[in-house]
Amino acid sequence: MEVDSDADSRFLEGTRHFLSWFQSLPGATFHKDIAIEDLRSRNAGRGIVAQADIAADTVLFTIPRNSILCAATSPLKDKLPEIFDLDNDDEDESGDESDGDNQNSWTLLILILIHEYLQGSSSQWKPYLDVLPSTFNTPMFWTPSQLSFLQASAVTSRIGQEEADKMIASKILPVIRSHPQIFFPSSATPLSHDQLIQLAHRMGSTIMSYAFDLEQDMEIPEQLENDDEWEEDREGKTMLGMVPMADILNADAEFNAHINHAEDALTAVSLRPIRKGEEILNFYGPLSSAELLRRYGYVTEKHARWDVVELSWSLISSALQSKLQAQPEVWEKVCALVQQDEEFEEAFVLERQSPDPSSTGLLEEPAEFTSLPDELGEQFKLCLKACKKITDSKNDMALRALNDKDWRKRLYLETILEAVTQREREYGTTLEQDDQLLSANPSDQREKMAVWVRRGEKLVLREARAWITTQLEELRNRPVDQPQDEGRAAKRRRI
Ligand SMILES: C[S@@+](CC[C@H](N)C(=O)[O-])C[C@H]1O[C@@H](n2cnc3c(N)ncnc32)[C@H](O)[C@@H]1O
Repeated sequence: MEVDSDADSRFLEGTRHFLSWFQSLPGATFHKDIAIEDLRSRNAGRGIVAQADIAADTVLFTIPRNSILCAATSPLKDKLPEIFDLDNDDEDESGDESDGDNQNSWTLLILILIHEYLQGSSSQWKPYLDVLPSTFNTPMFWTPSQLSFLQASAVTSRIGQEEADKMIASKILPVIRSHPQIFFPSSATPLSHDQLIQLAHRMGSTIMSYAFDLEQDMEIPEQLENDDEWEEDREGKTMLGMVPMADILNADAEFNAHINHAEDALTAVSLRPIRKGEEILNFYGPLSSAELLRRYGYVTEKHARWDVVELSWSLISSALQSKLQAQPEVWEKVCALVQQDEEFEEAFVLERQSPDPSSTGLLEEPAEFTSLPDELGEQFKLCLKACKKITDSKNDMALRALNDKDWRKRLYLETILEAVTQREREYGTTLEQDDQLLSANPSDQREKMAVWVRRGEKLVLREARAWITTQLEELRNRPVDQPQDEGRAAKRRRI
């Protein structure tokens, strides 16, 4: 590999400059036994590494709240107060669900970052902005041939390129174009249309992998996270913010530090003793490999315990149709009836039961495939009822399955097993072929990550298959009881 010593010295210079800027902030602290290191050789950018053994509960660094770049601190607030009047709708990272004229916290932070970046050396956050990334490994930036390595992974439908383009065209460009004097200082050359779009994408992706979620009054911020528990914790309006130094921490499913949120400052605190040479790691939440890749552009072995695979209802429905030997025209009507149900689901997520890390950031319990989603069982039963209704009770198998719990369970498991087999076929390679590919260590990092994601999904399918097979065996080996008559109950529950 060619060594670009200029790029290396710029990288080091950026780190040095950022650290001395950070340490000069009133109220900031940075523990003497930690250092920002160059981890590019393991594709991890910058990270923070312990330089000596560190005890549990040590404050590693302190970030004063007024150094956070967000709606409360941005100078744009005085220049363009009207854009700070946010839409109340919840928005996702594409800013998509908020179709009003107003900004949402996501698009506002993109504007704040673009504005700050364009101020160049007159920005008080310049040394921080200089260490933020300009390129990303998230699938949003992959070529079609790189994306094809993801095969049948459902993540390909969640990349959100089109939504991001739409959001930039409707919420970002019009504001910048209407206020060139605010965004472009007199010394700067205005950017072309394409450059501006690129810059907006860059800032959007930066927010996705670096921003923290802060409460509007800046009292109880939570790290930007999709994890349900953390979502519940967040009450009231939230505000996104860029938190210098906290976002230099890399993360994994086992971690040794946590960001605490106090009134005047955020602190990074060690969760357990950290050895000299160990990287200080944060936690981004119980994310699957696919989600980690989509949002952060990397994967790790330990996150694979949260891998999931989507099983579409259409695969399950086709498998059931063939088991019930239902004619296509009958099945079309059955499907139409099932889809009328207000809780109808197009797809179901197969996942392991995977306990969260402990309070010291360790994974102490294994992840195991232990069940199919309850809602899938309910929709399956609904489908049998629809079949009974459409065929006027003439489909013997559907009838029997509705009346006999064991029979229904067997039909259910066999149907799902068939759907799982079909789902495995949707990927172009097998689990074993993916393992071989990975052991050859592909030189393209993106290909390697894509293979890891699809392999993880195939492993979940493999484990689901094994679990279903065991369940079927148990059912076969059970002593024969009287079949449970559910006919009366079924009659009462109409679809
Ligand atoms: C909040 S930043 C962490 C600091 C980042 N390494 C840097 O150089 O600025 C998040 C990004 O760091 C990288 N990252 C975080 N944890 C990582 C890990 N365990 N392995 C590899 N890359 C990681 C990913 O690129 C991710 O999008």
